[in-house]
Amino acid sequence: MGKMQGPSGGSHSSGNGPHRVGYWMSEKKEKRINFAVFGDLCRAHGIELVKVDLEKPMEEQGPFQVIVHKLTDPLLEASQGNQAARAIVQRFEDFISRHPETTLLDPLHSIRLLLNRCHSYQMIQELDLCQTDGIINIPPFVELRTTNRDEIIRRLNNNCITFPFVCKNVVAHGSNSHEMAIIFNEDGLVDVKPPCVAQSFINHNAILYKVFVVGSMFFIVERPSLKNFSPGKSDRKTIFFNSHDVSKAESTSHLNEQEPGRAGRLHQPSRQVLKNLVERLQEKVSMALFGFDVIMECGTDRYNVIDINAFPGYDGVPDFFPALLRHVEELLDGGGDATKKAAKHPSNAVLSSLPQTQTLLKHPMQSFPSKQPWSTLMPIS
Ligand SMILES: Nc1ncnc2c1ncn2[C@@H]1O[C@H](COP(=O)(O)OP(=O)(O)OP(=O)(O)O)[C@@H](O)[C@H]1O
Ligand SMILES: O=P(O)(O)O[C@H]1[C@H](OP(=O)(O)O)[C@@H](OP(=O)(O)O)[C@@H](O)[C@@H](O)[C@@H]1OP(=O)(O)O
Ligand SMILES: [Mg+2]
Ligand SMILES: [Mg+2]
Repeated sequence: MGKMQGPSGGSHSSGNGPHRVGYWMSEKKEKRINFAVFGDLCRAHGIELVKVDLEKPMEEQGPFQVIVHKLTDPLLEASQGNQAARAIVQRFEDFISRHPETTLLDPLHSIRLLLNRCHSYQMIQELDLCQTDGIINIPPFVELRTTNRDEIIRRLNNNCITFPFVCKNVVAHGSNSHEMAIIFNEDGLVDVKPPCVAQSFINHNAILYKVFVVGSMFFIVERPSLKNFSPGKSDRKTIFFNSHDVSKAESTSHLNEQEPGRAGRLHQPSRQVLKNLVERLQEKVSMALFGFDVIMECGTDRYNVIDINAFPGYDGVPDFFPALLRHVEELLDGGGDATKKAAKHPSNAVLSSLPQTQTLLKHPMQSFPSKQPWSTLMPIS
């Protein structure tokens, strides 16, 4: 594995010049996670980080040993028939097939597995985690492709979906995918906007655990979440919400406020159980950069997985960039096999062993954990 060195050391310079790592993500994301800091860190380690221009031939821009990307939007648009997006995706695919020495973080076929919420839930269900871990669960869900009330009721009943349920766009990524509704009774079925997924609402005392994976490392970050609702049908009106208003670190929506006497932590998730889940998921999706959301169900010992995201925000992970660099260096040193290795042997790497450089301490993410009482960072050890 490549040795981690301080900002002045470059462990990856070679006779042929520095290693080149390409990247692409939207400008919005690039700014939000302050990716320029990662560029500085790479440079300090003898790695040149270059933004890929999606409009230009890839050959002109290479060579790349690794490409880090979030191409969820072009992949989605391409799947919906957008010709420009198709051309972009095709360019990437052609480049990778002509350059098998380039590792794509992550492979496009893996990302495609996570674009549709139903497919993601099915995939996790197929891991048959119930047998191995007993307590990992996907709340009952069903895809709805109709506005016909009788047909909706039939599908809900056949799939054991109970009121209240959350209605989510079937598309899992992109700005339109985060608008949701909580439906409490049959009258609320007019608010079903197909194609969507209906998923039984699970009471969890308004606490969500985000598990963020970076190669062979993972982190658990506590976040606010939706408050409890009385189980079963009620005469409440449908509640519409945007997921980014309720489960970001800084969320303070009225939907996060538990009734007095009901607030408080349930049993905390076990690191070992989540580690097993990370291993199983990584084996299945062959990805290095992904995250998933877990809620602990009131009154049971069940862990409910409600969401899985490609290249999430990693907000609350103070050492994300050193961890990403470490993974990239493993790929550079291991001939592109490190993601597979990570999938087989997720280590219990403790991030505090990574160097804390001056540059990293300036990263805005560093200030996050101290701002919010619930954002305890729990590196798995
Ligand atoms: N089945 C459920 N039971 C209870 N609460 C839920 C359920 N599903 C989702 N939620 C709540 O709704 C929020 C948004 O759901 P979800 O994570 O599926 O959306 P998302 O838009 O994909 O989120 P992200 O921003 O993490 O990608 C969750 O953070 C949680 O608070
Ligand atoms: O920044 P991006 O555009 O990638 O937004 C992602 C967002 O990160 P943010 O923290 O930057 O908002 C993620 O939040 P966390 O799970 O990490 O909380 C999650 O919502 C992804 O589903 C989003 O990806 P999208 O669905 O939009 O593709
Ligand atoms: Mg989520
Ligand atoms: Mg999501």
